[in-house]
Amino acid sequence: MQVALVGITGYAGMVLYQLLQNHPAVSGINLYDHKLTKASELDQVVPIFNGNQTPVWPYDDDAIIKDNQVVFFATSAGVTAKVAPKYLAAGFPVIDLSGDMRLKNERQYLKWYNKPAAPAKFLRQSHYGLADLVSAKAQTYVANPGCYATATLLGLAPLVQNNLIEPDSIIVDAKSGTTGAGKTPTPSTHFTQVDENLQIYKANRHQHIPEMMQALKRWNEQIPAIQFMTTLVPIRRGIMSTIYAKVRADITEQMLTEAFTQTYQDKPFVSYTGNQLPDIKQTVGTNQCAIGTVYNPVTNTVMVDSVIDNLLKGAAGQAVQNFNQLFDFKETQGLKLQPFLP
Ligand SMILES: NC(=O)C1=CN([C@@H]2O[C@H](COP(=O)(O)OP(=O)(O)OC[C@H]3O[C@@H](n4cnc5c(N)ncnc54)[C@H](OP(=O)(O)O)[C@@H]3O)[C@@H](O)[C@H]2O)C=CC1
Ligand SMILES: CC(=O)N[C@@H](CCC(=O)OP(=O)(O)O)C(=O)O
Repeated sequence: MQVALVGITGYAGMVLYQLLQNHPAVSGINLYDHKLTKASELDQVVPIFNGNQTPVWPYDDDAIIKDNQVVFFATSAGVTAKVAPKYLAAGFPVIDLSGDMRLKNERQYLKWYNKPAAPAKFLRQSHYGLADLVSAKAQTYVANPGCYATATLLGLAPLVQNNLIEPDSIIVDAKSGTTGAGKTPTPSTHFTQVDENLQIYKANRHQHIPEMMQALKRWNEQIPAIQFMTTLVPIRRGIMSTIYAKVRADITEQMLTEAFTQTYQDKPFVSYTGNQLPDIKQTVGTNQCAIGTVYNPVTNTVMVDSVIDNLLKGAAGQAVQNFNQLFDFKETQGLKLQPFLP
């Protein structure tokens, strides 16, 4: 299959390119970049791909649709809100790693991303591809979930779908490495500021809050809100989402663990580790989400520890998982990855 990739100069795009190069169903990859006016060689555009002279083409929707069977967008917010209607109108398959087509409500997108949304008619047609819980098979436009949203929703799903917790008691303390912020340095991602430091950011205004609420409400309409906080930690890759919730009066610890076991027993990319709490390094380099839980009878609180690699399960890995589902390939194809060691 011939695939297109837009965003090769970004972190998620680079990692996605590496995955697609090793995917058995991918026969060719056309790379496109919006800044080019004529074709260039990859190692001229992204020097880290030293010696790779694959052409990178100027961005052109018509050429993408004519010369490929699917396109991956690993682009900044605001790009696909503009171009998605063209692909949807043509019925051309898209896997979009950005947040542009995740929210169904135009006003919510404007509020949380501070950019104009795609028209509601097109937002309604996109599929929210939380790949471990819903299949993208035969969809046209897949909105790949956000990195924090992936770790947090996979950690919450067994509790919320089975109505095991008090709906208004969810508190999430999520931590991310710096690659989550993309390649463009800012004062808070500068080495001097990140190293030996922890920084809480976007307090109560993180753009994944509406995305998570949209999914949680679908699972259980009683969830009124979540308290969600994000911290930048001095690592390159990885997210740990630490989730707390009050357990409902009639629910036992065994019922909690059974819900996690049942939800994830057939899922190749989610490992439920029970009381063995996973750390970030277990998943970095892989498409896995590892989830552990601990129940505290004193406070009647369950703590869920959900970890992922933000660039794989949180972006490029889940995009390939969605690609496999979309075209009915084996779900694990191209994703048999080992954690980075030591
Ligand atoms: N990093 C992560 O862990 C995750 C990222 N995401 C999302 O995936 C997307 C990519 O993230 P990431 O790789 O980190 O971001 P980067 O900032 O590292 O890269 C952004 C990419 O978008 C391209 N781009 C910017 N503006 C345009 C435009 N107008 N038209 C076409 N391409 C454009 C850039 O090209 P150029 O360099 O030429 O400007 C670059 O290739 C973002 O939407 C991000 O929110 C989602 C989950 C996790
Ligand atoms: C560390 C860091 O800054 N992480 C980014 C990750 C968000 C992201 O990439 O998601 P979208 O696709 O929804 O923009 C953030 O918190 O905004």
